[in-house]
Amino acid sequence: MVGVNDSLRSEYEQLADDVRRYRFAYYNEDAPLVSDAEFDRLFGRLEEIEALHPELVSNDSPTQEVGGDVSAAFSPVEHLSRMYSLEDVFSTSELSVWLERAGTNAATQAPHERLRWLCEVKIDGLAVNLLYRDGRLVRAATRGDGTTGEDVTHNVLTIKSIPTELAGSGWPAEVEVRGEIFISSAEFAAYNENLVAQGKAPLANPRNAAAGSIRQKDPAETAKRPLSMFVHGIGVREGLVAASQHETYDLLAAWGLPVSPYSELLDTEDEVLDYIGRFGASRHELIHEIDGIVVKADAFAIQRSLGYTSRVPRWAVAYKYPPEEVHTRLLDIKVDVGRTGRVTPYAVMEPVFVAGSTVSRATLHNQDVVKAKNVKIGDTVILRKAGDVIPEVLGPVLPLREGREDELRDFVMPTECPACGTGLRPAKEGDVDIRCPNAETCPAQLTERVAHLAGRGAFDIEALGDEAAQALTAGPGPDPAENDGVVRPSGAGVITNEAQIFDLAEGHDDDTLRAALADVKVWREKRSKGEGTGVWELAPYFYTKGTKAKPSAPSKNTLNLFRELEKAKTRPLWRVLVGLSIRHVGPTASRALATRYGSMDAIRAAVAAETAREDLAEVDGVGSIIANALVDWFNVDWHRNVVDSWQAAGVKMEDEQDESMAKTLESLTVVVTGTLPNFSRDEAKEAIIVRGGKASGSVSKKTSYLVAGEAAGSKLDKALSLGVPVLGEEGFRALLAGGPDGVGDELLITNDGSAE
Ligand SMILES: NC(=O)c1ccc[n+]([C@@H]2O[C@H](COP(=O)([O-])OP(=O)(O)OC[C@H]3O[C@@H](n4cnc5c(N)ncnc54)[C@H](O)[C@@H]3O)[C@@H](O)[C@H]2O)c1
Repeated sequence: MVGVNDSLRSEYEQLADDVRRYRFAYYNEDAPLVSDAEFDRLFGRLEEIEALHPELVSNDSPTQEVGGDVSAAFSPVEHLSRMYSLEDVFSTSELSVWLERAGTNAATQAPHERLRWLCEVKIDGLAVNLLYRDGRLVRAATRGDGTTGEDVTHNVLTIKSIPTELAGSGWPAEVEVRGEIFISSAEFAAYNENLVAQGKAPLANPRNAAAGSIRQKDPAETAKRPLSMFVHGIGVREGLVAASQHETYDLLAAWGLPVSPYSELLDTEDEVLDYIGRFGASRHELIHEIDGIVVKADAFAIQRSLGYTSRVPRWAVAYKYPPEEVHTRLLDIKVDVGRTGRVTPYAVMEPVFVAGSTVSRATLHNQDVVKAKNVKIGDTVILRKAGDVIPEVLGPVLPLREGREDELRDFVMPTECPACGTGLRPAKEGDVDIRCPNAETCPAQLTERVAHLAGRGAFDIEALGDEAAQALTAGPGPDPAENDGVVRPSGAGVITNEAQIFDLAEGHDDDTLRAALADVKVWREKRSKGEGTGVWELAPYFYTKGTKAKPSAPSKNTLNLFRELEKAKTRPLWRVLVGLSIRHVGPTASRALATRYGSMDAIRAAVAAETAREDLAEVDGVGSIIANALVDWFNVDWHRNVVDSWQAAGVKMEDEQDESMAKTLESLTVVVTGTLPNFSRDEAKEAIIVRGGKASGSVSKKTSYLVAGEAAGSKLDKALSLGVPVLGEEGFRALLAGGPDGVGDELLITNDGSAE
């Protein structure tokens, strides 16, 4: 064997020290210094070195111990039987190797037993051991080092879901039950919301919150925390009328103990992999957070024959999902100016990979949230991507501030707009949000409004995306932090107000504005030869580069833009209204206004009337907030000028009354989900509304039909379980044309996903 050289030995010793230190912070202080993923990486490296050099392994190596000590704050308690950790695997291929090895060993050591896998979710909580004597809960202890734990009986007694007396009969005179204490996702969200409302920093994650709650010195404190428990094991098995793990769970449930609803008994590796896939996809819909799944050989006979190492059972394994919570450095806090002038602080972070993508920025909402989260520029922060795809900074890793205080800076909200220099202020006294009041000429707001009017919910101009909007206006370029440090200059300012936007359209007589684009050169993301070399090429967005420095002809993008602007002039009235960026006036209110008034002239007349605020508030789907917003908006000169200019440029501002459109969907509520081949989501909604139906976003018993396209998810499951009729595109067309009578049974989609 190759001997251990000095540098490997010192790497090994350093690693072992780090792992011990991180374990102490995690188990004893409930305040991790590194993310779980980083911890797992270090631990993996330690195991790797030990596998190559077994002579390094000593009894006090972290790989030989169940992590965790006993804090002096609690009395030590000897467990009657040892509590173990679990061996981890981090990929399905590693898992396959593990299953195969365990399967082969089981076949040789317990040849007459049937090998079945009990799959469970791995609850991200705190392991606790409950001791029942004569059916009474007499002691509760943390796992500690596996042999000795901390006595937390008084705290555990405050948890309602843990029975103080066992129900039924047949329990041994003395029995240890193991499980996980956790805070459910719903309770955690509510608890944090409450903390934020009180101006306190929210708790970082449910696992540490649960662990911290159980390790409180005062049980009255623990009682305030919404703790729950699921049990997943039993200490001594003698005298039990169960021969397997799953039978044990039935027994535990019969004794009144809370057992996880997610366990499944499976036979093949494929079924196990399918379980991992299913629970990976729905992990945020479960009662609690999970960090993986646990696969256990079900039969006790097999468990006995496979045995234990000093740290883990050889009959179970934990598959860990990729991390969704990581640590990174907060490099800066900057502010963004939005469409309505709202100034929002956001975190600029060292790019880090989390839950499937690299993240370098996250919104911090407003200055109060920055304060409540207690983050300072320069901090190491915990970043998470939960439930949805939006990254969120949870808070700083406080212990890592020690000795670095001088390098940290508090965030100071600017008093002037970073885009136009206007003094910032709240829209009204007492508002947390502050705004740039210079709506008319602030370039940042103009850029956002142009991008918005071109958006799918408004004029739907595909060629006018964020980048083109920024190029046309003089808005600031995208943040360098997002683009490998490539700094882009701000846009050219060809248009200074959205009133001019349709003067760019193909059919517009005067082409001064179109010609002005010839001078626009914008940095455009385009890698030159050699992908990944980090070389970015300067290319004009609007004009193709000629052989010389002079641009030759409009680029394809530009011609597309002119053409699409021309087409956009004929959109229905509600889209024009959305495009005006009137506060609170989104697609729903716009549709209501268009249906009630039919033309922009009629809306302007209504807004100008003396009783406008009351009249408009009466319109179905409008209400007083929107009525006031409309009247206020039309009172501003430059706003009216936008409408006049669009009208002069040929934007159609009235809807034809199509009397021939039969109201086939009167009194029906239809939900559309997934992707349909020939309808965008908006087109489908519009088709429903113009036929007198209601387009809703969520499925309930009252839903008349669900229209399900490709990749329809939970709404489809819900509709099928509620017995709501489900249609594909063909069925939807039939429904639009002839109402419910037009939908034959053959068009209904059934449980197996096919039309009958
Ligand atoms: N961030 C840090 O600094 C740090 C430090 C130490 C440990 N950790 C984290 O903790 C892990 C190691 O901790 P560990 O030794 O407790 O191992 P573990 O958390 O990977 O697995 C063992 C534990 O899983 C629990 N568990 C949850 N659901 C279970 C189920 N259905 N069946 C059986 N057991 C279940 C049990 O309590 C068991 O003790 C690391 O992988 C890391 O993610 C993090």
